[in-house]
Amino acid sequence: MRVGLTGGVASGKSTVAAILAGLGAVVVDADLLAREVVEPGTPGLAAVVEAFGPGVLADDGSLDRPALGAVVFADPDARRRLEAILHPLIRARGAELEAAAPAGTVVVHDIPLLAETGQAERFEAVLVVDVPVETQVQRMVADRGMSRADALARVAAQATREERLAVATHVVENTGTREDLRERVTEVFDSLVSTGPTGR
Ligand SMILES: CC(C)(COP(=O)(O)OP(=O)(O)OC[C@H]1O[C@@H](n2cnc3c(N)ncnc32)[C@H](O)[C@@H]1O)[C@@H](O)C(=O)NCCC(=O)NCCS
Ligand SMILES: Nc1ncnc2c1ncn2[C@@H]1O[C@H](COP(=O)(O)OP(=O)(O)OP(=O)(O)O)[C@@H](O)[C@H]1O
Repeated sequence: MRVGLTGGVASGKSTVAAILAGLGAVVVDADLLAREVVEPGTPGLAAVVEAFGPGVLADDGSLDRPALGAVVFADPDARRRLEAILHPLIRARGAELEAAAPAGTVVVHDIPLLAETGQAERFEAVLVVDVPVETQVQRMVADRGMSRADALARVAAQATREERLAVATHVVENTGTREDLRERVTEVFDSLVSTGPTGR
C-alpha cells in the first residue's frame, strides 16, 4: 500500500513518520532525499550552483542551506526555479526506494509539498498532520532557533491548512502530547492495515 504523509512545516511529520516506521512501515522521506540529491559532487548540486551562483556554497563545497533558504523563502520565483531542479530528482529517487521495499509493506512517502504539487491521487491514503499556524511558528522559533519572521516566511511558502485538509483521507491532529500523537497514529495505521485505505 502506498500512503502519502504531509503537513505544514514543523507540524510533526517526521515524528509521525518515525512512529509509522516503528509500526513496520517503510518511510521514504522527501526532505532527506532533497539533501541527498545535492550532496557534494552530485549533478543536483552543480545545477543549483549554475542557477543560483557560487554564493550558495559553503567554504567546504557543500550547499549552504541557510543561504539558499534566505533566497528562496523571500522570492517565490527563485523558489520555483529551485523546485524545478530538485523535485524531479527527489521523485526519481523516491520511486527507486519504493521499488526496493519488500512486497506487502506499507510504504509511506513523507512529502512536505504533497498538496502544493498535486500528488494526492498517487496515493491510496493521504495522512495530513494538522496543527494551528501559531504552533508551527512556536516550534520553529523554540526548537530551531529561527526568527519569527523566517518561520512565518516558510509558512507563507506553503499551502494553507484548509488546502492540505482538502486532500486528506486521514487527519492526524498534533495539538496534544507526543503520547496522544502515538495513539492516533497507531489507530490510523491499524485501520489502514486491517480494513485497507478508505476515502478514495
Ligand atoms: C531551501 C532549502 C535549501 C533550505 O534548507 P533547510 O535545511 O533550511 O530546510 P529543509 O530542507 O530541512 O526543509 C525544512 C522544511 O521547509 C519546508 N520547505 C522546504 N522546501 C520548501 C519549498 N520549496 N516550499 C515550501 N516549503 C519548503 C518544508 O516544510 C520542509 O520540511 C531546502 O529546503 C530545499 O532545498 N528546498 C527545495 C526542495 C524542496 O522543495 N523540498 C521540500 C520537500 S520535497
Ligand atoms: N505533540 C508534540 N508535542 C511537542 N512537541 C512536538 C510534538 N510533535 C512534534 N513536536 C516537536 O515539534 C518539532 C517539529 O516536529 P517534526 O520535526 O516532526 O516536524 P516536521 O513536520 O517533520 O518538520 P519539517 O517540516 O521542518 O520537516 C520537533 O522539534 C518535534 O520534536
